[in-house]
Amino acid sequence: MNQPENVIEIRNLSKVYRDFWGRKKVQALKSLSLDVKKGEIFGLLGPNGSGKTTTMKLLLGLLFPTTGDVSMFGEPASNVEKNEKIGYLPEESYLYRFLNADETLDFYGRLFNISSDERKKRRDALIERVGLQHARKRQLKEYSKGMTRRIGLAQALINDPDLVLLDEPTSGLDPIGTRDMKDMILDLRDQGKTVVMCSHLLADVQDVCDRIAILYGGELKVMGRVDELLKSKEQEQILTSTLSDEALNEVKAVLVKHNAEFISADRPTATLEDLFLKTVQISQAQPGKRFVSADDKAESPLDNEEKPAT
Ligand SMILES: Nc1ncnc2c1ncn2[C@@H]1O[C@H](COP(=O)(O)OP(=O)(O)OP(=O)(O)O)[C@@H](O)[C@H]1O
Repeated sequence: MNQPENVIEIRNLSKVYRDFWGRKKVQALKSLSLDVKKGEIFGLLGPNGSGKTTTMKLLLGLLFPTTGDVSMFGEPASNVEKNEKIGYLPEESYLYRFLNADETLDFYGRLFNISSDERKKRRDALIERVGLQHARKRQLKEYSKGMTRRIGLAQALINDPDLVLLDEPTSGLDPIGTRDMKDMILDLRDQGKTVVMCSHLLADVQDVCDRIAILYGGELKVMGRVDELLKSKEQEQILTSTLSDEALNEVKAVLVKHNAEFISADRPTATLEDLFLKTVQISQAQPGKRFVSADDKAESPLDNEEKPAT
């Protein structure tokens, strides 16, 4: 089977912020290498100050790397033409507060030189998709945080981008808004688009992301498929409809016959939050330790988990 092509390739990327005199202030990224494949939802995680926004800005060409290379769609990230294929939802909205939703999308559509008919078509479809039909004529200054996130996403999609960069897409949203946003992100993947998202809301990341990277102090600490990283490798989980005591006893007998130990009928699973916190804990205790492999078969920090006392 053909491997999906890489939309983003980051190689040995470092970024040093310097002060006015050119003196080194902060090393925000240290030799970061990662790929994002076409059609996947990739999550970039890490504690505050770990380098996520710096990575996003380097992808957008808003910053230049100190060393290393970023290529997107096979072109250097410094090539501004590639931005026509990218949609970006920043963490803070930079939209014009005195425009309404229709005017906002029309304005951004013009910036991309989209024809009048096509602008109208895309505007109507996006406003419906993000659920703002009822508020399309209201100025954005009257919008709630959730409505602002929705129009922000519509704006990021007006150029029908192949790659969508989302900074904290679900922050500040209520549970319904969060679910809608997650569904919209999953829809983007269904349409064949590639999504890279930064978020501190780990349950949301776990729900939608195919692969993740965890940064700590500007270094890549964990990378791999979410399901692989969180999966227990020593235990099996079988989900069934409710079993009678008799059926459960029969199942236990079958397990004994196959030299398997019956552990529990309702075993808890790890969460991405467990993985994240464990990564931070290990990164503090063992700065050189990494769990990164190119073939997605990385050992997970959770494999080091001490077994709970029984
Ligand atoms: N313009 C700048 N000048 C100097 N240092 C900066 C600048 N921007 C970011 N930094 C520093 O670089 C490091 C990485 O910051 P960055 O904003 O990329 O982290 P982050 O992971 O996005 O954090 P958060 O989760 O808080 O948004 C931090 O130590 C930050 O203080």
